Amino acid sequence: MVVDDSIFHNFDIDASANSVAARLVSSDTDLSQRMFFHTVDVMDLTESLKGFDVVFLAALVGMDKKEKIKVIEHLEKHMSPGAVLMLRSAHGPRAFLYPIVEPCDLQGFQVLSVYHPTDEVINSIVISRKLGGDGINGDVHDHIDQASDLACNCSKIHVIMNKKKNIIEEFAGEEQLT
Ligand SMILES: C[S@@+](CC[C@H](N)C(=O)[O-])C[C@H]1O[C@@H](n2cnc3c(N)ncnc32)[C@H](O)[C@@H]1O
Repeated sequence: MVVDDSIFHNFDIDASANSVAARLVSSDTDLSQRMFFHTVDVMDLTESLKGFDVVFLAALVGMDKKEKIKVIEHLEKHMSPGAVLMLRSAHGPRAFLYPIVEPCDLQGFQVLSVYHPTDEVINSIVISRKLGGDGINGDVHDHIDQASDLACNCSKIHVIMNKKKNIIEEFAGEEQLT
């Protein structure tokens, strides 16, 4: 991957998010010429997804776990074998802000790396590769087993976070009634 002459296609469902992003990069003549902005729902992208070596998925594309998994399944269906998916996840109490994506949620992908920052950066990063490309299927099951081990604690934390979210929603509901 050569970032210096890579071309970036940015897809956002919200036109105003695209125009803010386009303004942000406009001062960099080189980069802005390699950035293209498309206002579209990622769930409507099919064939065009096959053309990308790397897909970056933002944290809030899929506001909860169920929606997020639908997006991941859609990407798995349409990305090219061997292409890389980099997505943002969360860890521990940061699950209040962003959905947690666990390695076991990435069906059809080989999880390469999971990084949970311990500083002020909020999002974790999960890097994976769509299965089916040349020479990458050999020890997939080992990776998936290792990844599932990694996932165990996240699952427990997720259950706790979901319970807390429900309690907060109940409080909010009670406040509206009073
Ligand atoms: C947290 S922001 C991402 C900000 C920034 N692009 C990043 O990754 O750091 C999430 C963005 O995803 C967009 N989004 C949410 N659902 C989407 C979908 N189904 N298709 C395309 N964009 C979507 C929102 O409009 C919002 O601009």
